[in-house]
Amino acid sequence: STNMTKNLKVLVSSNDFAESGIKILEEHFTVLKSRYFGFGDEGLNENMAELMSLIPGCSALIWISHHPITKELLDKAGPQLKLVSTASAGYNNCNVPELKARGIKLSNTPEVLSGAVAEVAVALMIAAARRFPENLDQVKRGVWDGIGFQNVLGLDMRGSTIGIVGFGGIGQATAKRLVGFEVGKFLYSGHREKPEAKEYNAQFVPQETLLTESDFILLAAPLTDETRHMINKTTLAKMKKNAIIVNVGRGDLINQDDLYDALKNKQIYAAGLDVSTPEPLPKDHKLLTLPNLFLLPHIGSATVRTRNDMAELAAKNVVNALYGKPLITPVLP
Ligand SMILES: O=C(O)C(=O)CO
Repeated sequence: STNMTKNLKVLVSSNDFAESGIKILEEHFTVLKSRYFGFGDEGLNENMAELMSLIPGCSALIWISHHPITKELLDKAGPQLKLVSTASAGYNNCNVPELKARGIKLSNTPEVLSGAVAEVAVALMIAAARRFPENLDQVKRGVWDGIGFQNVLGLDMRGSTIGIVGFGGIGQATAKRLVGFEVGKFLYSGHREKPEAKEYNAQFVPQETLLTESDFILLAAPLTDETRHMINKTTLAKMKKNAIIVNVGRGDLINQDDLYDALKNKQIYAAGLDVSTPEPLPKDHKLLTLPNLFLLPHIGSATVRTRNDMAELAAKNVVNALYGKPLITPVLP
């Protein structure tokens, strides 16, 4: 009952978590909020120290950061910690083997963010293909070369081959939105064929085929030891000269030095990225000097509705775990 659970402490790793999520937690538990401890590295040491001072004795942790769940942090929390609930689809930073060894549950927030991330995936494809960085620069400088009949021409999505690496929630949501763009065909790669692919006539192909034949390559796969740096010198060399790479997953899916070289030498056409390593990218980073690179600051799921949905789902996973019910979206049940 509520009276009995009120003495259970839940730590939220950010003081700007959506109020709708906090409300669900506060109905049942004592909620502690750490200072903003977000996706980037800013203020990391200071904020980590505060988090470490709040975590002892907590029963659940809502983890919004992309920073790793360390053994040190779990030790500091203590043996009563039952659940790490991420407010993200990705959980590459969560040290799954360590949580598993300690019998701590893990949940994430997939699906609720697929639509929002897919919108950004489509935006990045258009921005890269239609040369938004160069065109925007001309608007700002008052030059407008784009008015010329042959100036700053881009590439069509219409009729193109779109290769989706990782045909999960985000990959499928993107295909669904792209149908109206009259694309030529969809290819996808991953561990197994997906029944949902039939809806889009998407063909399951080996990754090598996808990289060789696609005009747009969308990275929508989780970061794992297998996918880390899957875009590198060798795989870039297989791509078409007009290939456009879009990444809405994690920065480390791409070897950024190799991507820089390929974009600089026009070995491929352009890239549209929502993620990088590190985040934020230093403002004097060489990638930012490229006219054919469009970079957003990891805003895939950053809409009012989606962040509320993520917060509520993360909170409901905590409620279920601490009442001994099954997690709604388990990674480690
Ligand atoms: O959901 C995720 O994995 C993110 O990157 C944050 O939106």
